[in-house]
Amino acid sequence: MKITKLTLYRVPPRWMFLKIETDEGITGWGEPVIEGRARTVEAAVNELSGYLVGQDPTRINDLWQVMYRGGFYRGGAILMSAIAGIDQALWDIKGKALGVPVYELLGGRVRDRMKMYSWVGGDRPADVIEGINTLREIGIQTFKLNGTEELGIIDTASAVDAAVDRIARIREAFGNTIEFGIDFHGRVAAPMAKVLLRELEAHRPLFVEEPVLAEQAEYYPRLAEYTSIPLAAGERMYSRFEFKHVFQRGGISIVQPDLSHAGGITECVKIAAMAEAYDVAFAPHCPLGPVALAACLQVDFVSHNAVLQEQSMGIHYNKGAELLDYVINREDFQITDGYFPPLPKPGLGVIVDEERVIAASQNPPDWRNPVWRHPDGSVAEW
Ligand SMILES: O=C(O)C(=O)C[C@@H](O)[C@H](O)CO
Ligand SMILES: [Mg+2]
Repeated sequence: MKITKLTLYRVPPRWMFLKIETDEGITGWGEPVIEGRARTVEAAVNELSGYLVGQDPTRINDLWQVMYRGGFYRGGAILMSAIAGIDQALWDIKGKALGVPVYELLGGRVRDRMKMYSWVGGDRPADVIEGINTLREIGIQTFKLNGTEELGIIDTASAVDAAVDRIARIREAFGNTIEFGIDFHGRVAAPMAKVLLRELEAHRPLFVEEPVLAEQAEYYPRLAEYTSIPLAAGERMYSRFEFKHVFQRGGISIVQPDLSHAGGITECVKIAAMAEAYDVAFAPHCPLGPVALAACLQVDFVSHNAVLQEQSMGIHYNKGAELLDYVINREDFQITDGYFPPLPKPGLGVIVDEERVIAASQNPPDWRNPVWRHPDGSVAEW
């Protein structure tokens, strides 16, 4: 079999789908994208296609090494997201060619269902109680919300109280009948992370995500010494070679690589295995589309330490399209009591509605996150 063509589709809300065609009529789909830099990843995929057209798509490991090592410069959000989406599509092709889901190619399932969680609140977390009540009605029991709005390197007691009171209200309203992670979203600098973690301890969040920015990873072990709250990170780390420093230094209890940013299935299976060796849980980041989610689930079902799967249904970013709008086999993504079933179809397990993708790609938005500013006018972490 030979790769014949790569086609990219940027679509609402902020996703990009890649279709890889072969000379045997089997096509694979991937989701190479960095939110807010879709056109840059599009260019990277087009540059990498030179290594791929004419090659055997089933030699996934070799093609991955060529894409990663062949260009001398390597790593980073853009290149690793381009490789990720291509890698997803190659696994989709291989599974379809052999008539099995990708998890069968990876040794078969270690679980019967995969626990998921939903976002509540938005960029400025409000109405979280109402959001939780609505989602509980469809059996979802685990949630995530942003911990704060903009926060200064040193900020006020009232800013801390606003963040902590929001969490206190959740526990008051629901007791221990639900669980929730708090995403600091990189908005919190190390000095304030200590303050917030100490104040939040009493409300027992399931985890605190990105307690500081990934470029401040040396703080993870120090913060972990300071709190019993499990710390999570990973959406802004892009390969084993970044995660290894986190495993060696310690401090992170849950790693959250993104299957569309960290080199795809081939790389994230390895990251999950490294994490298991350090007794670290695996919870893939996935605020994106259905192909990214399907890739996550394929890795979740073969990873002993997979604990939670993010998905974007109802997420505050999904304006203009919802998670399953471009999917034909929506019934396979049915959530029951807060769990996903294993995807039964060959390959990634998602049947893309190509007509709808092509139509939506005619006039795609150029989604970018807002640039926030502090009261003094300086740039704030979004
Ligand atoms: O889902 C998460 O955990 C996030 O932090 C959302 C963020 O990753 C946005 O997708 C960036 O555009
Ligand atoms: Mg996050």
